[in-house]
Amino acid sequence: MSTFFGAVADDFTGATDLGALLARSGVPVSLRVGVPNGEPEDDTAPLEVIALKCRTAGVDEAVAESRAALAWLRKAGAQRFFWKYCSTFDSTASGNIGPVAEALMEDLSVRQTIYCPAFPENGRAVFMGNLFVGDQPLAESPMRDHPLTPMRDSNLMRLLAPQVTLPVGHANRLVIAKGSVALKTHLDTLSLEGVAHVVVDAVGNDDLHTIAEACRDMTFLTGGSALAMNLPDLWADFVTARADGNAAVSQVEEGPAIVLSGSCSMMTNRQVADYKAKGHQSFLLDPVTLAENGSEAVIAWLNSQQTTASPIIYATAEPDAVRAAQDRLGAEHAGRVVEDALAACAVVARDRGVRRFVVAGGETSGAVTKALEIDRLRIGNEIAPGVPWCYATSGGHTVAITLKSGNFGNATFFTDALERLDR
Ligand SMILES: Nc1ncnc2c1ncn2[C@@H]1O[C@H](COP(=O)(O)OP(=O)(O)O)[C@@H](O)[C@H]1O
Ligand SMILES: O=C(O)[C@@H](O)C(=O)COP(=O)(O)O
Repeated sequence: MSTFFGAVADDFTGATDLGALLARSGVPVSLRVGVPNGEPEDDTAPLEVIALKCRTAGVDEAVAESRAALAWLRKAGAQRFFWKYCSTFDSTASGNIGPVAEALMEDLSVRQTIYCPAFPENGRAVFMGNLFVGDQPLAESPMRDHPLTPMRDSNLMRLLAPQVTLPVGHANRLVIAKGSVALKTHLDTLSLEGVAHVVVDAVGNDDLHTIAEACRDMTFLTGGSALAMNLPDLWADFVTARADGNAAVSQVEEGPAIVLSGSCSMMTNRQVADYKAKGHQSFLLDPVTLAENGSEAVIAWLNSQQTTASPIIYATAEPDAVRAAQDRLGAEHAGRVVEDALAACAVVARDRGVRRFVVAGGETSGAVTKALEIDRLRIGNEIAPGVPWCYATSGGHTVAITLKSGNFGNATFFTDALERLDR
């Protein structure tokens, strides 16, 4: 099957989110973890997504990995490209959203791209260049206290400008309201003025449709998963393979389950509390203890549990506790010891027969997926918007795994996930 669309995602939850929204079109999607070794083979899908773990990596590393992913996608035959980042525009002050976009633009010889992280089904809207999370501007939302990428400005042009070398512009909601032709004209005008990076407003799904229509012929787009959702339908002339209207794989996967949570988002805090309140055995990881004593205690605890009881291991904590751990260890070290511990637990759990993994947090998902040596994910049905069950091979076993973005799902997500796995 020849590839038409190739996407690079900056984290693993983001990649499965994108995979799920593309799969809604019914066009087959393939999700690869990391840049594949070797040349593309005959098994490529019309829509290919490569998951990287580069959101918080150094700029040089993120750029190099993304370029390698792009090169692989081009070899697979892709003609349209997408850079997927978080619907809350998570990035450090220096990157990596802008630097990766500019590097990929250079490799593809394109003069202009757009930036639209809006995801209305999950309450993310861009209005007059400002990103909203529900009713709150990004910088007043809980993203203000993210452990690794605290977002302290809501204005996307201001966030992007220091990350790029070429001019940043804007297509506001009034332009979008005039329709796709008006947007296209506006983008062309900006391009003549030398504007390479255009933040585009979108409040609802209709806006995203207008944007997709206007930009369907652009070689390279950047944004959240919802921007990409409408593209496969608009490319019907090029993307013909469909799986009876639903590309999501439906698969029976039984066996014990575990919940591993390293996200500290407000929603994940609620999800952990809900799951514990339902009586599941739980182990709270403390970064300072992990830094001093390693993962032995949690692994001993895990080995003492009946895995059939679907236990939860979590480091999820409120902002004050996260800050206290970071003050002691530094943000990066605190994050890493937690990720390492959860990754080690995933391997122990798998070796004890666990076959269903619910993982919360983007960086956490990257660490767990890598430890499980998963190199490809088949996208299954969505549990919540942007959070599908996925199927993979790990250690010679088929496993079901869901990678939940910190902010996605409702309070009962963990039990919803276990109940809604096709069985
Ligand atoms: N109690 C804690 N103190 C400090 N850092 C933590 C704590 N718990 C988790 N972390 C780290 O916070 C980061 C959360 O990021 P991530 O997994 O991407 O979640 P999200 O999807 O909510 O952004 C991870 O690096 C994780 O290891
Ligand atoms: O776009 C989104 O919000 C998600 O797909 C995403 O990238 C999630 O990142 P995390 O919140 O770090 O899991």
